[in-house]
Order: sequence, then structure tokens, then C-alpha cells
Amino acid sequence: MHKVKNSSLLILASASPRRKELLSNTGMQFAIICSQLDEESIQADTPENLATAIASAKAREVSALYPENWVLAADTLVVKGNNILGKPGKASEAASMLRMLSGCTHQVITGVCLMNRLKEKTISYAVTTDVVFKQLSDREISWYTADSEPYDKAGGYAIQGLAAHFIRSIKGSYTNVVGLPICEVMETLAQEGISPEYQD
Ligand SMILES: Cc1cn([C@H]2C[C@H](O)[C@@H](COP(=O)(O)OP(=O)(O)OP(=O)(O)O)O2)c(=O)[nH]c1=O
Repeated sequence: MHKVKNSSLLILASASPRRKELLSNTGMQFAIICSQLDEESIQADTPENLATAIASAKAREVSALYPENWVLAADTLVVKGNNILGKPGKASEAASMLRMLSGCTHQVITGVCLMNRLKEKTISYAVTTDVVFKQLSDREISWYTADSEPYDKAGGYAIQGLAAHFIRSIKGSYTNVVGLPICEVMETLAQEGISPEYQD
């Protein structure tokens, strides 16, 4: 693990290249320290509370190592009715997830947590986006699951990738589906005085 020497530097507690890119695009300076959290160990009564609880647990883990720094973490869940879809492990799992989403509306919920242990401050919330999939053919599903794209994505698809043409419409934040609701996150950071303009 690399050390973060600058205590005023924001830390992104995420291994997701999408979250890194979304935050980088704002001009914000930050370090990346990944959490090692076992997400399966977290439980909650609603998907929104689960996403927020997992994001908070990721932030807490990294914050324990860097108590002076602001730590940002997130967790994205794909919710179809009563089912929470994780990352598919193999093609058959990815295919059954896509069959569930085909022709229907589902929710993508990203929990966000911003934490500073020294200041004893934690801000957490969930953002929801409705996503409408077109009806997928068997051929489209086998074409898509033959690619590596579905396997590190909640729900087994990437709106920003090859799955873009499966999606008829969305209601809500696009970046929330990709893994970080960047408009809301930048507002939260600004409320705490963290913005690209004020970084040294
Ligand atoms: C639905 C959807 C998810 N995803 C991604 C966002 C997240 O990276 C991933 C959900 O897994 P997460 O557990 O939220 O995040 P992660 O394991 O990738 O990274 P970390 O826990 O270290 O922060 O799915 C897309 O990239 N595009 C999409 O359209």
C-alpha cells in the first residue's frame, strides 16, 4: 500500500476505474486507497440502506488508516424487484441477469459516503436511477456475455460500454449508473470546503 503523506488530500477508497475517471474529470486531486471489505458481511433492511452501509464500511476501513484525510467511498447495486444483482461470476449468471433485466425497468442505487475520522464527520446517502432495458434476444445475450465487460459490473452490464444499445432510457443521474453520482458528490465535497479550486 502506498502512503498518503498530505493530510489535506482527498482519498478515493475504490478500485473502480470508472469512479477514478469520473472524479478525475472534475479536476479534483485525490489519492486512491482501496478497501478490502467483504461486502457480503453487510446487511440492511432496504437496498438504499444496504448501498449506504457498504459505502460507509468501505470509507470506515480506509479512514481508520488515514484519520486526518477526507475519504470518499461508494457502492453500486442493481435492483430488480426484490432481487439485488451482484457481479456475475460466469456467463450463465450474466445471461440470467440480462434475461431478468430484458424489457423491464430496474433501479441502480449508488450509496456514497464521505468521512473524516478526525473531524468526526460522516455524510452518507443513496442516489437512485431508473434504467429501462429493451427486449433482448438470445443472440444479443450470448454476444454480450462472450465479452469480458459484464463480469466486474453490478447487474452484469455496463451502460458506458457495449451494453449502451440495450438501454432505451434512464430517469435520473447517468454517472450514478456508472458508479458515482458525480454531480451530487461534488456538491457534497463543496459543502465540506473540498473543491478543485481550493486544493493546494
Ligand atoms: C450498472 C453498472 C455498474 N457498473 C460498475 C460500477 C462499479 O464499479 C461496479 C459495482 O461494484 P461496486 O462493488 O460498487 O464497486 P467495485 O467493486 O467496482 O469497486 P470498489 O468497491 O473498490 O469501489 O459496477 C458500471 O461500470 N456500469 C454500469 O452500467
